[in-house]
Amino acid sequence: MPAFKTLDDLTDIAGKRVLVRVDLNVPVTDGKVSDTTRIERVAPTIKELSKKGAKVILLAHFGRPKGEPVADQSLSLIAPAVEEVLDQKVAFAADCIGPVAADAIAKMENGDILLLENTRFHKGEEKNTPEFTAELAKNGDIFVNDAFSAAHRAHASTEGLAHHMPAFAGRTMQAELEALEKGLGNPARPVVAIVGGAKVSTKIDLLSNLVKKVDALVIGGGMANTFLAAQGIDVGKSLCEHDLAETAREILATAKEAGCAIVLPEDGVVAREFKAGAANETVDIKAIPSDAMVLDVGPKSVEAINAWISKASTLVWNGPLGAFEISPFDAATVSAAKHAAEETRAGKLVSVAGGGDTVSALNHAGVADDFSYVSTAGGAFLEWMEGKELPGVAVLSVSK
Ligand SMILES: Nc1ncnc2c1ncn2[C@@H]1O[C@H](COP(=O)(O)OP(=O)(O)O)[C@@H](O)[C@H]1O
Ligand SMILES: O=C(OP(=O)(O)O)[C@H](O)COP(=O)(O)O
Repeated sequence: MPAFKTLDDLTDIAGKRVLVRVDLNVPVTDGKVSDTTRIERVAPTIKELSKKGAKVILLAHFGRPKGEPVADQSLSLIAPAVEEVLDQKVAFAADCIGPVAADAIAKMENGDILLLENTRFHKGEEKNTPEFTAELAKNGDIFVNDAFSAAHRAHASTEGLAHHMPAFAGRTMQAELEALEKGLGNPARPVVAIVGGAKVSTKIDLLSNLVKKVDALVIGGGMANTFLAAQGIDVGKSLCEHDLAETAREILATAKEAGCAIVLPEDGVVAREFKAGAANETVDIKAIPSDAMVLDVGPKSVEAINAWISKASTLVWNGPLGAFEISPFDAATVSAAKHAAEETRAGKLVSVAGGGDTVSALNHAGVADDFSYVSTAGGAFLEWMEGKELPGVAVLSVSK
């Protein structure tokens, strides 16, 4: 594990402005936070700093607003949930830089907590520009990164800031790295990975390394459609990134060379509307109607996936198998989650799952506590699993 300073090294911080990068990219349904796990995980760091008398200034992103303000991606929507979890007042500033942020910070007393608006409302965040990073840096004396789940991004608030001021790992950052090393540092074989979800373009590339590390890769959710289409299957109106077909074919070839089994859905549950209770039918994966979309993998596929879970000694899982937020398209995810939990309880499996929506799906299935470890991270956890250096972690060990 890289050597970095932690909160244990932070003494005499009363009155200091501490910029704390947290991950508040939480699932929201009908305008309300539907899973508070990520907030709960960063609460200890925030509370510890506040108790020590620091002025705690929270930096976070929410969604992917592409460098422009977007009303439904404002962190003001998440602030009440943060306040509720912390059971402490959390002020909000409608910008993360400039006079709005500076004025709110000037009003802070020691121990106060302030949440700044979505860092991704500025183009400089994802580009990690020196100008934007310098603007953020004006607001703090010390940087604490507690967003392990965003540590695979080399953004201004996850990486750039650590070059400007003394930087420290928060309690969750530290705990995640320790837990992953303990659970997956030397995994018992066979290792089976399940990758699903909707973030196809940002996760597909890492699969080419992952297939060299695991014995089987189960592909579900929106990710599966891209692989099916790459093999010439008509996926109708399903979530699919057709321009990634060549990448998908290369991954399949790499997996074959590495001896990694690829498990794709044999059947799917299709609907014509993305809503709870939508009329649906189960079809063979080669017979998806052209006006329908696959919203879950079908029962035959679930049987095959559960058989792989039974064979596995170690399971790593990111991304739900279907649109689990809307019933009945949660069936495959719930079934596989319950099966993995049973195998774990029986002492036959080490199960590690992660990702904002994956954690929410495990909570929905009622089995999050039965998994060996549940990470807040999805993409970051998979990149860690690939053996990649995460920029948000690496920079902590070189910080002054
Ligand atoms: N077949 C599908 N079609 C559309 N969306 C899907 C499908 N399968 C899964 N999803 C969606 O994927 C989202 C989660 O994906 P992702 O963000 O990659 O996971 P995580 O946050 O756990 O890393 C969920 O909102 C779920 O509805
Ligand atoms: O939700 C996140 O990642 P995840 O979906 O892989 O768990 C993180 O907040 C990173 O978000 P991003 O993938 O938009 O950079």
